[in-house]
Amino acid sequence: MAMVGEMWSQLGSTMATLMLVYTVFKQFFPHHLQVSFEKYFNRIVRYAYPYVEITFDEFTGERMKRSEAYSRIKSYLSDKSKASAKRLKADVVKDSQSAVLSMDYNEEITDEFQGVKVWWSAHRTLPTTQRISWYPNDDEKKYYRLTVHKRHRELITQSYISHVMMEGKEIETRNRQRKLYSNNPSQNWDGYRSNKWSNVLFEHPATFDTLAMDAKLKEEIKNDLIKFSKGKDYYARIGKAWKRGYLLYGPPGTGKSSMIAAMANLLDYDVYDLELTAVKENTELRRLLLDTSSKSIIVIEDIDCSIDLTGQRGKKTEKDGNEDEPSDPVTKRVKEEEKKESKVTLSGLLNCIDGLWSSCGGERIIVFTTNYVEKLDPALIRRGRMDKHIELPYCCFDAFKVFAKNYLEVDSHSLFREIESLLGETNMTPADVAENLMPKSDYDDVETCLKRLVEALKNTKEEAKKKVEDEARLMTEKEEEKQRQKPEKEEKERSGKNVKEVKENGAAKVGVEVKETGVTR
Ligand SMILES: Nc1ncnc2c1ncn2[C@@H]1O[C@H](COP(=O)(O)OP(=O)(O)OP(=O)(O)O)[C@@H](O)[C@H]1O
Ligand SMILES: [Mg+2]
Repeated sequence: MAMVGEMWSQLGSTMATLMLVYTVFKQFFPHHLQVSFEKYFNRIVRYAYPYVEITFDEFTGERMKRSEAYSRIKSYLSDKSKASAKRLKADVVKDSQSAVLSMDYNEEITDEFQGVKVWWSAHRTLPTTQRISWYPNDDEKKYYRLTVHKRHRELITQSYISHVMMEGKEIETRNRQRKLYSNNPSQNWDGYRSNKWSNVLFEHPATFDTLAMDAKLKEEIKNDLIKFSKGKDYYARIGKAWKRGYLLYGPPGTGKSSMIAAMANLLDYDVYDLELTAVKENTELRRLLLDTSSKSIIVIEDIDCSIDLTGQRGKKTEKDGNEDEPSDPVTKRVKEEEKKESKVTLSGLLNCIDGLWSSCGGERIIVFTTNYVEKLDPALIRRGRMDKHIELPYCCFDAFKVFAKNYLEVDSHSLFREIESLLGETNMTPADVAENLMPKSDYDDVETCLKRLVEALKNTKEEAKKKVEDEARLMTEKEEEKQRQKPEKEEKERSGKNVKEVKENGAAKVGVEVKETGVTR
């Protein structure tokens, strides 16, 4: 290894002599003397060893948060190692066109800064025992080690490390591939469940240009997002964590998920799709959120189905009790974990999105979506948590025009007027409008598609009208039935009353008679 060789040649005979002394001592002196000698020997070696070692772990803070320094060093070294490292790891990037290389574990490379030589090495320690674990602190540990001569300590700590961080950040931005992360429970190759985020490349094509909605509202949302992304100093000045919450609500198929994709594409952010029903407890939720990167959108879809207002989950995760018992212990343990009742609470969620924990790492957008905004606890969506409430309604004429432009490449047509008036009279989701406008074959021209939409709108209008009429008829029938039953009911009540009166009178009479009889006696 190049580094070890160079270091030993620089250390010269000092270390060799020390080692020789140590070996001789071990051979000729009794054990109790060896112990105290070893202590002093280590001190001497440390004194004689002219290098400083700095370690950069992958996780910081009790392994709760991924270290930004680690990933920047990784990017920095990926550039350096291309030229000198013998063993490299390759991550394939977009469209399988090119690969980002990084140095492999236990590989070493040298770097030079202002004429000073430094050595970098990549390490990984694997857990010694195999245990089922939900938490990253039981997993493998990765770190980089920087070695430099003592006399350059100041230059390295004061200038070189910041130089590495800056260059690393630049390379990171250059090679950045946006990802879509998901926390769905998964089983890896050895049957152990992992609670970490799994990811795929984020390649959703939706943008604000393809989003069909009210033009003014669209502009307002875009400005809001851009202002947020540039607001680092502003947020620091007003003393608020650099994060923003959006609540998207509206009927199914109105573009909530599409808007999230458009937001991510506009700001160039990663997306973390958080499946709350797969999170076991508040601490796990906190770990997941801490393990998100900055410049990201954290999404909880259908929040009304994920958590109920008492703080317990809406969806049951329990399995049927009569399932076949697995024989192997690993699968059995995994099944047992799955059956455990979830303990994610509303307050746990609020704490994560808004409490002190939320300030760990900035530039994050949190998005909740729901079809039933009225079902949500006001505490969950109050301003400060969900700063912007956006309703995505049924398709309006503005939204239709976006579809017509994108799907059919037309800005105007003689049928537009009719469509505008029909959209004003009936409710159709953007998803349905889009489906009707989409050409179904090569023979479908603009006219055909627009006519199909007109037809569909007329049918929807007709159906809605029929539904209203049916409901009105049902109401009338119910009312009539009530009216019909009224005299009978009254009659029944009257006769019931009479019987009661007769009984009471009869009882009273008997009482009187008894009394009278008593008196007479
Ligand atoms: N406003 C919109 N602009 C552009 N496309 C839309 C819009 N709304 C719906 N669509 C189209 O309809 C499909 C469904 O939309 P999307 O998944 O965004 O709806 P959603 O509101 O998230 O629905 P759900 O409440 O069921 O999750 C998308 O594939 C998209 O092509
Ligand atoms: Mg959706």
